[in-house]
Amino acid sequence: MTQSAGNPRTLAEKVWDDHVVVPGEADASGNTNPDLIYIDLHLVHEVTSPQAFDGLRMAGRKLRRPDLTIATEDHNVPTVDIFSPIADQVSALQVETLRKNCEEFGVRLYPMGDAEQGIVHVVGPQLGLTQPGMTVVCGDSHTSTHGAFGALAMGIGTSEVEHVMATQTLSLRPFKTMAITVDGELPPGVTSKDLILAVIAEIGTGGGQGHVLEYRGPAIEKLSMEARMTICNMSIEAGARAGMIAPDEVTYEFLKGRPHAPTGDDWDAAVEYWNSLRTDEGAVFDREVHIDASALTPFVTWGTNPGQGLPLGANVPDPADITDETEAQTAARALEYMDLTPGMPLREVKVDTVFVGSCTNGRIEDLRAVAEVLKGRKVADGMRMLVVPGSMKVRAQADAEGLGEIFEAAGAEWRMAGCSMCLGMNPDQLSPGERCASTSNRNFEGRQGKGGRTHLVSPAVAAATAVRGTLAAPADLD
Ligand SMILES: CC(C)[C@H](C(=O)O)[C@@H](O)C(=O)O
Ligand code: SF4
Repeated sequence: MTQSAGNPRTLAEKVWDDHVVVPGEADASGNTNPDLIYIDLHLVHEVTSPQAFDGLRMAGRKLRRPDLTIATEDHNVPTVDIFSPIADQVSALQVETLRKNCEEFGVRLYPMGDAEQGIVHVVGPQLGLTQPGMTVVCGDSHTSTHGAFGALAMGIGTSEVEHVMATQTLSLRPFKTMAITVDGELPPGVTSKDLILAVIAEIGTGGGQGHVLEYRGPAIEKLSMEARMTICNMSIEAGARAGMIAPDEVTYEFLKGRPHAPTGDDWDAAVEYWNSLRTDEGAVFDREVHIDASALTPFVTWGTNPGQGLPLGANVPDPADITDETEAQTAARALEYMDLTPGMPLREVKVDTVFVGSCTNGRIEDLRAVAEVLKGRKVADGMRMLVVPGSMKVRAQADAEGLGEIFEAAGAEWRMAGCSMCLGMNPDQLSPGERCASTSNRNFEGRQGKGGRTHLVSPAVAAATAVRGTLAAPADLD
């Protein structure tokens, strides 16, 4: 994808070009070899790091740049009591291994119970570690979240994690670029989660394959950093390598004053550079998609992949109406797993569990949206509602704003920070047959627990659903 400097370039191309250590030469048969790219920030969690550390140990290597590496405990963390040892043996071992490795290799770690601990993709931005123009990697697919700052942020595999640990570089093949221009303005009650679910429904779970997506246009410019992170987070669910948004005043406002943000003259110089990263006039994308924000309504998924979504006002689709045979079969299989009848209004789907949290929607703004709906209301009889902050800092802020009290008064469980019910790696899980409205990013079979059924929704829809007991938006409540 690299174009020579001088030509109009996209945001992704500029960040890439500024990080090439060794360009990939074309070989005899004309194939271009990968570029060697410098990595500015390496985020680490307990699930994908053990073999990488083992590899380093076996090769007798040190960590190349411990100062550019940061670790946190998230996936295996029990969110009820974060201050006691983990009961589950597998989880306890994974977390213990991370602690030993970080100690041995000199990596800063935010362990369970620490004031800065949380989901890796919440912690990086919170500390001001994630900055515009950076290359950011982590052994985790939702690393795309950090692209909201105008960073090129990618999920990598465990062998690549080891490579970055050893060299602070990565061999990367060029990728294609896609512009997703969002015109108009999101109507009241419609959030960035609805927007990204609509984008994935439109382009499909494979639609972004091989591409770095750049979200732009008036509707994107109006979004807060939290909302932008929600969008970039789910780029991976469209199959993309990464998602990005050009840095602007909203970005700088969020970053300024954070612990790792530049200060004084360094800040001014950084802003000048960051401003130069915007996609140039006339830069060409490999693909362009246009979305009209003003036409969107709250969106929910009905199936078992994030692309199987519809407006909340729609009915459960009928596979018989789908012309593409494979798609029709996939839909039929999904409806069977989800135990849904074609033609049924989505608003009538009964839900027994609501999960608010994850690296998609576990930030302060998400919790405020939930509290706004829950204030003065109660969750439906028999409803289990978990509200899980993305980090302990988010929890502290929510408590300072009185949100925790609102959740508990409404009958929700107000938890400690972790990945929680986003995936079944800790005690927060669905039982077989349970149906959950979830603010997370994946609705795969068994994702939230074996036999559990997931509907992906925004925080506002999650809260309204908890109150009404069926999929609902705040406007549906009296
Ligand atoms: C456990 C981890 C490797 C995984 C990922 O890569 O995304 C997880 O975070 C997820 O969301 O499924
Ligand atoms: S919150 Fe969910 S999506 Fe995010 S890192 Fe954790 S498991 Fe993955």
